[in-house]
Amino acid sequence: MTKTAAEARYTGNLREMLKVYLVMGSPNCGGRDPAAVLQAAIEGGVTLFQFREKGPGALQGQERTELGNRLLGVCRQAGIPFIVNDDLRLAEELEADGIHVGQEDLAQWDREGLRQRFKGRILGISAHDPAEAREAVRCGADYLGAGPMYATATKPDARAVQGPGMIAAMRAGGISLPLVGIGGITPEGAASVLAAGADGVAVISAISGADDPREAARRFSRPFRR
Ligand SMILES: Cc1ncc(COP(=O)(O)OP(=O)(O)O)c(N)n1
Ligand SMILES: Cc1ncsc1CCOP(=O)(O)O
Ligand SMILES: [Mg+2]
Repeated sequence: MTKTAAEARYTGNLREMLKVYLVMGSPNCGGRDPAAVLQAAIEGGVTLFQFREKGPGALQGQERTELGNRLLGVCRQAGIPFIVNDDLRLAEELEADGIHVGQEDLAQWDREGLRQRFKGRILGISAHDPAEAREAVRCGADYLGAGPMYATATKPDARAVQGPGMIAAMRAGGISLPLVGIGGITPEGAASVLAAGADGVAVISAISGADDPREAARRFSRPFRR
């Protein structure tokens, strides 16, 4: 069967792609060029990228689209998938490889329609407990973002800390979908998240806010190189 352009780009194994998942936008890069931060992080071992242009000072309109386009170019050059957070229209405009939406975002859309709209692209959905994870599976999610694993200063409206035990509870409850932990994850904290059953870790500040994003990403990718 002939694949669409998006499907052809993603014949790779999603569990492999989720290992070191960098999530960020310009507000997370400490005034540095996000493209340079992303490039360094990819060199360190980042396997998937989500453009999340959110928080104080986030770019809007054309500037936001232009930055997304530049970061998409970095990902294409490196051969890693590019996901857009929240903004369905931007994801379509940039021909992104996928979209990540949260529970609050999901409430705004017809779920069936959302899966159809991103047919052939990666659909990630956030889940905070096994019931939300089951609902995300029903919505046709390709992967889950489970969190917050630990305390985070990056997302002021994050739900209460769930801890790696939540991932173990999801796995024990029969959730076998590819899954990453997110929220306050450091290289030290990543081990418990992976041991609980995650395929990878999604990280904002510990990579994009690091003095050396390449070295930070390298530390996250170490458990996968053994
Ligand atoms: C991989 C991943 N997991 C969870 C989230 C959080 O999504 P959401 O709950 O919609 O919160 P915002 O990121 O939109 O503030 C994520 N972005 N990525
Ligand atoms: C987007 C998101 N969703 C749950 S916690 C969080 C923030 C993660 O950022 P950090 O890795 O800096 O704690
Ligand atoms: Mg969201």
